[in-house]
Amino acid sequence: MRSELPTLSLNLVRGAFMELYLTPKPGLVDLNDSGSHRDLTLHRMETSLKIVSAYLAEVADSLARGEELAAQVRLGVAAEAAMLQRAGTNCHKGYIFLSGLLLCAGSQVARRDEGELSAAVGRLAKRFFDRPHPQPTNGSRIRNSSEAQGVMGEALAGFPSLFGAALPAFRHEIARGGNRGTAVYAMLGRLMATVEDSTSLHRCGREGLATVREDGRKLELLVLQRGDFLGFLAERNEAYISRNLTMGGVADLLALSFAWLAHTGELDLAAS
Ligand SMILES: CC(C)(COP(=O)(O)OP(=O)(O)OC[C@H]1O[C@@H](n2cnc3c(N)ncnc32)[C@H](O[C@H]2O[C@H](COP(=O)(O)OP(=O)(O)OP(=O)(O)O)[C@@H](O)[C@H]2O)[C@@H]1O)[C@@H](O)C(=O)NCCC(=O)NCCS
Ligand SMILES: Nc1ncnc2[nH]cnc12
Repeated sequence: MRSELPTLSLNLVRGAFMELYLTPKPGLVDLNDSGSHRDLTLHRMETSLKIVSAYLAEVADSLARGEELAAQVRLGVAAEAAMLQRAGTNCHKGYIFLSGLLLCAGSQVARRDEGELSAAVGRLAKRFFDRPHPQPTNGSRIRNSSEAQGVMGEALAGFPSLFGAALPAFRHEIARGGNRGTAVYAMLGRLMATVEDSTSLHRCGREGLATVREDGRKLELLVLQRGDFLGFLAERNEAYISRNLTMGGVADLLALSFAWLAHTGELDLAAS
């Protein structure tokens, strides 16, 4: 897939914008409000995405030069620091990692094969997490208490939430006669129902994660039955704000899913 990496890096930026603008999304920043993120605004997240965009172009260049994983990790660390300094937020910390890892994995597989790509993600993640890491982070605290493996578990397993949950949910909804509008929410529902989101756990403990999962299952059912799923999500947004609940991991994985579907052409096909 080496020749596709510059295009993939652009699609990874596109995916993050699509995630940001998808409205409503309970607890998350969207076009209506900042959800449970009092420190964030739409504008601040857009500023952060400029940094993500420059970073992904640099990672693609670094891979084209044949540089080692250590070089791409340095770019990720620098992008995290730039985001904090220039946008005053860590809102795309997870996405900097996930999107960078997918690009790196793309450089290791000969063709666009999701099984091979997933295996390459897992191998790279093993090398990445074999090195010492900054501690403590919210995610490491959750990992140490054995509540969930968060982003680390997701990466080591080769992005099961992308390849085994979100993409099949989108494709199944299209195959049964749905459209891009319904398939996107089927995908969000599946992610909410399945992701081990360490940000939900960090903010609201096990009960918070259980709420997100239950809402994901309800969303999937509403999409299936063509109920008022947008009304449901708007109502849940108010409930999440009242509890300070959010789902940053789900947001990042949704962005990654948008990006991959844009890259394969399925997103545009589903809109036609
Ligand atoms: C390896 C690192 C990414 C560090 O990971 P770690 O787990 O140690 O640290 P976290 O601080 O928890 O960051 C991980 C972020 O990943 C997202 N996430 C959570 N669960 C999952 C999941 N199951 N699957 C995938 N992704 C997941 C999540 O990101 C989103 O939430 C962020 C906001 O969360 P938080 O910081 O906790 O913020 P608040 O709730 O506001 O907390 P407080 O202010 O109250 O404290 C937001 O960023 C979303 O994107 C997790 O936050 C990394 O440190 C690393 O090494 N990076 C540099 C290397 C790199 O990126 N290289 C790339 C090239 S390979
Ligand atoms: N839309 C969003 N709101 C809050 N945090 C996020 N992290 C990634 N996307 C996000």
